[in-house]
Amino acid sequence: MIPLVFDLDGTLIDSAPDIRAAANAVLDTRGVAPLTLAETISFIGAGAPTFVARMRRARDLPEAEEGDLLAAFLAGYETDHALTAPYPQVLETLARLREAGHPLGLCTNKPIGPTHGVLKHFGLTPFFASVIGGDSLSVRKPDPAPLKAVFDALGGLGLYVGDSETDAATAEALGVPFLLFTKGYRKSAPEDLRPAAQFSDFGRLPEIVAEISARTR
Ligand SMILES: O=C(O)COP(=O)(O)O
Ligand SMILES: [Mg+2]
Repeated sequence: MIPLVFDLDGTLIDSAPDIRAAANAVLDTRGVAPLTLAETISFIGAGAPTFVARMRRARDLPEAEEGDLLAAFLAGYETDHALTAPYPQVLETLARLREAGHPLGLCTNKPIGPTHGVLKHFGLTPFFASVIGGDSLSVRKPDPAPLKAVFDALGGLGLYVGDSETDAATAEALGVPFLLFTKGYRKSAPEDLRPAAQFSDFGRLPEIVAEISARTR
C-alpha cells in the first residue's frame, strides 16, 4: 500500500484560533492591536519564525525585537488546545487508511514540541509511524528534505496531503503527487496549486487515494 504523509495545521486540525490566541498574548504585551483570524490564517504555513516575522511587520514592531517576539510566541504556543479541533472525519479516515494498510506519516512546519502535544491531545499520535516538525531538521518546507525524511522512514515515496501553497511546492520539489484539502489556510485558487486531486470532505479521501495510486502505479 502506498505511503501517505499529512500536513497538520489547516489539514488535519483547525488550529488557527489557538495560534491567534498565542500571537495576541504576545502582541498585548507590546500594546498593539490583536490579529484578526483572517490575518492569522494568512500568516500560517511557512513555520513559526515566518509567522512571527509577518506578525511583527503587520504591527510595525522593531525588527530587533523579532527574536524576543519568537521566544515569547513559542513559550505560550498552544499550551492548551481549547480553540483547536480536528476537521470532521479526520480520525475515522486515518483509521480506515491505516486499516487498509497504508503507512502514515506527518510532515508539518509547526514546531515539533507543540506538534507532539496537539497530536497526543486529540488521540492522533498512534496513527503516525514518522513525524517531522518545522524545527526537526535545519530546513523546513518548502525544502523537500523534511518530507523526504518522512517518506524514507515509511519505506518509500507516496502521496502528500496538505492545505497550502507551501505543501504544494514541497510535494512538487520532491516529485510526489499532492492532494489538496480545500478547507484549510490556502491563499490562492485550488487550481493554482496544481494538485493531483482535491477534496473538502475527509470521508472521500480513501477513494481518492485508491484512484491516484492506481494511476501512479
Ligand atoms: O506552522 C505553520 O506555519 C504551518 O504548519 P503546517 O505545516 O502544519 O501547515
Ligand atoms: Mg498546513
